[in-house]
Amino acid sequence: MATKYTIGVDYGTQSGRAVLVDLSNGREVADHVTPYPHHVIDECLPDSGIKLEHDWALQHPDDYLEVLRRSVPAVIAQSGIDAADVIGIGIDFTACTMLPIDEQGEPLCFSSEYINNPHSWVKLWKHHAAQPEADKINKIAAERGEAFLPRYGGKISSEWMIAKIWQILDEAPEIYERADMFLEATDWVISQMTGSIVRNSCTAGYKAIWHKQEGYPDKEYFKALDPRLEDLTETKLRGDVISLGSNAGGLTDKMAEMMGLESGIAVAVGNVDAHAAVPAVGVVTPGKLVMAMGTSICHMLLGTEEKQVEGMCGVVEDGIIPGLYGYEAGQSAVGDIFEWYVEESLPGYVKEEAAKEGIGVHQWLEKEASAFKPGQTGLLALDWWNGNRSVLVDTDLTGMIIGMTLLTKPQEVYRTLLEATAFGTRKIVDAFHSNGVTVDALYACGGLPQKNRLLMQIYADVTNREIFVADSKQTPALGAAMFAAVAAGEAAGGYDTIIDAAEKMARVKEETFKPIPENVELYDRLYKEYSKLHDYFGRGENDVMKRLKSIKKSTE
Ligand SMILES: Nc1ncnc2c1ncn2[C@@H]1O[C@H](COP(=O)(O)OP(=O)(O)O)[C@@H](O)[C@H]1O
Ligand SMILES: O=C(CO)[C@@H](O)[C@@H](O)COP(=O)(O)O
Repeated sequence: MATKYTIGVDYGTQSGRAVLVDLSNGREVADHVTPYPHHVIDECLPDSGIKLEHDWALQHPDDYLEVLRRSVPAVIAQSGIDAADVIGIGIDFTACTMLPIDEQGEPLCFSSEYINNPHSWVKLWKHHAAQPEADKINKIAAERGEAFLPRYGGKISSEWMIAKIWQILDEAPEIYERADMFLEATDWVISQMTGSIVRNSCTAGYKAIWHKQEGYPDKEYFKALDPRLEDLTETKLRGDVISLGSNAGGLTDKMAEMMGLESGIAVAVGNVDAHAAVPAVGVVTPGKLVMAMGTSICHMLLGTEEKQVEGMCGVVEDGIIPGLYGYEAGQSAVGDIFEWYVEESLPGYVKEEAAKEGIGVHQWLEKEASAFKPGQTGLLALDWWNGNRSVLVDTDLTGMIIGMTLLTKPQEVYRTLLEATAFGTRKIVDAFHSNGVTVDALYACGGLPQKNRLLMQIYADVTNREIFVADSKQTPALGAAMFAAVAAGEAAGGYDTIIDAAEKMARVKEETFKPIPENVELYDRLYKEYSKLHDYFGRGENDVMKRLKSIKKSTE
């Protein structure tokens, strides 16, 4: 049989990227990025200029189709392959990124009647204006002793589906009423490709409080939130929830023509970016923690049982790999902390030194910071520059560095910040491991592992675990392409399971980062100190960070 291919499309925050993948070995044959024409809409609506409030973040649904219009034909052209050899397409998306649609599946923001109402647009994952609703969701769930709460580490986020829907109901009841359904954008794009709507088990589970056995929370809970929400799950959240890797339907003639593909090819059910990356680094069994490392870190882990772990974002059966429980946790700032330091706090002489040596500032700092042994800087930091999204789940916490002297150098501060984020990851590793969800090895993908070797060695030393690094430029997109191969099935030239696909298509680099025993020992001592500070400032013994915030607020 001629070589077969699938296409994975990774929908990020700023752009979408299509990758054409060879199914025999997972080789990424061609890729193409389409920046979203309307960008992230966080100040005012396009055309009308209607102003958005603080903490809003919207997107334009047509930007997602634009990615298909431009990037899919581009990868076919670039690769020179015959489009007839593409047997499937899959996508992964940011989440919860959601929108209201009408009975025809059209986004409400496409209609002239609603275009000027910001609530008719796509709410992006980082739309944070539904916090008052999220607070009530959590308070009422805790009061009622709702069984779902521990599955989400004790807190439902304002980024997720129910908070966003409730904000629409609170602030734009006419949009709530008019919406036939609320849908994850990943499911909407799939519905555009197939002509029918199905929901995927990943976003339903992690973002919409759906459980494979128990379904959504019961009507009484929704009624307690707001009587108008009582029937939400059987009306506007209705629809089958389908396991990852399922075929959501064949590609319609219209979409096939638009993208230059054959009609009828398999379209995999929607997926989430970090989750799709897991099989793409070959992880299809428990014990291996996958870290998508960039501006922040998403931690993904598989287990055979549903366990409760402090601060996790969620545990969902079939949420990552069908047949297993998928666990997700995260750190809300990692690369962003290093960027803050470089952009906002670095003396000019470092930039000059780096320029003289013809290297980037990060590279200079990494080189200089590598000269220190663990503990040699005398510094320690708490990595809460963007709050804490791991075991403490508290956005009001802030960062700190202790141990500064008149001799402290920028490279020492930089190293301390790298270490602080590694300690943050160790908290997550320990929380899982001590609750019976074993972590034996780490797998890293995303931009950071390619950029900073010192960072990766520190993570190996601090967690005392070997780290395998993805050998793929576009790990989530490769994962989406692998799920497309499963949706197509072996008979069509794909694979019958994601495990088979991972065996043939997933890759990690040969070189790994192994813990260095003497560093492990030193970091154990530093981690004890980190943990003391973590609990002292994070668990209520000293709420100075919150008091400072409130004093600051009182001065505004
Ligand atoms: N050499 C480096 N060492 C550490 N961090 C870096 C380095 N270069 C860039 N960064 C940080 O990496 C982050 C970008 O990571 P990347 O994975 O490319 O992006 P994203 O999370 O948006 O996908 C930024 O926060 C940036 O500050
Ligand atoms: O929340 C999730 C996954 O659960 C992500 O989609 C969201 O944080 C966006 O991540 P990226 O900015 O695309 O790395």
